[in-house]
Amino acid sequence: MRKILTIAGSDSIGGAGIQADLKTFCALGVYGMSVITAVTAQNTRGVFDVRNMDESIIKEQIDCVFDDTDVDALKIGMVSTGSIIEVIASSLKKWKAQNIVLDPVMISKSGYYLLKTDAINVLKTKLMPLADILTPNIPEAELITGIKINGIDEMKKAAKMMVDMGANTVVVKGGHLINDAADVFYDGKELFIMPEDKINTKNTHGTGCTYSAAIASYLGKGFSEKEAVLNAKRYITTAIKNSLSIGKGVGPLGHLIDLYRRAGVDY
Ligand SMILES: Nc1ncnc2c1ncn2[C@@H]1O[C@H](COP(=O)(O)OP(=O)(O)O)[C@@H](O)[C@H]1O
Ligand SMILES: Cc1ncc(COP(=O)(O)OP(=O)(O)O)c(N)n1
Repeated sequence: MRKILTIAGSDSIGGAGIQADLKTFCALGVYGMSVITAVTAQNTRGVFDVRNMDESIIKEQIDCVFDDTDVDALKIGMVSTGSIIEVIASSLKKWKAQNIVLDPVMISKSGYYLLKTDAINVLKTKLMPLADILTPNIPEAELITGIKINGIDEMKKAAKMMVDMGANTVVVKGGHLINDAADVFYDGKELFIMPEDKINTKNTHGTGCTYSAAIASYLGKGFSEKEAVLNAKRYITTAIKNSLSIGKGVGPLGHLIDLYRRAGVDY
């Protein structure tokens, strides 16, 4: 069985962060492992408080996982501060980690800053070059590149700018577009759009986390970057179509193993 690691924050309501990642790993038939960077007090209505983990326990968690087993792929989500980013980057270099997906989590849907603004530069210089695939949403791509993104043309431009800045492959996610949910893939050579209609639901808590966890799962199974992203796009679309009206706000996605089997998602 392929082993996939998530390095991310905990979401108490279970829709985003570590919990979304482990549910995705389970649905896609891989073995999930976790390094917790922060604990959030969060529900479908918002993020109410955050406690970051000490850098030392983050380092120890990473060391424990890599010292004990192979990691076929990993994803990085909420990393909170520059010093946490530094410790993750040096640990991943030490263990020669491969198949790294970086979801540059910055602001939750509810507007809470999950990454300190002064850490954006550290993320760009220390983590972006280590990642095989970077998956910013539109606001994150704007903060990384400094350009305003209103549609597909600017998503393409931002993807190219991020590769010029040192990223390897970039997927700019279009979940924040008004009437569209297309994403842009660029690996420095091939650029293509993954078209998708916007699903009419309010329950989209954890879409970015789930997508990056699915990409990491497929990379770990040995798919090429392009195939991993295309398969993960099918997974996220199915999960949003089957999202759940749990809670009083933005509900979580549906991670149902049988459902993915029926939908023909490739294991
Ligand atoms: N309402 C929706 N309908 C269809 N796809 C969506 C919808 N919302 C988000 N997505 C897709 O979910 C994935 C995550 O994107 P996004 O929501 O932009 O990420 P984030 O959670 O980081 O803001 C992308 O593939 C995006 O196109
Ligand atoms: C602990 C934690 N990590 C990441 C996020 C952001 O997740 P995302 O998938 O972007 O989902 P929304 O916040 O947009 O619902 C989070 N909320 N919590």
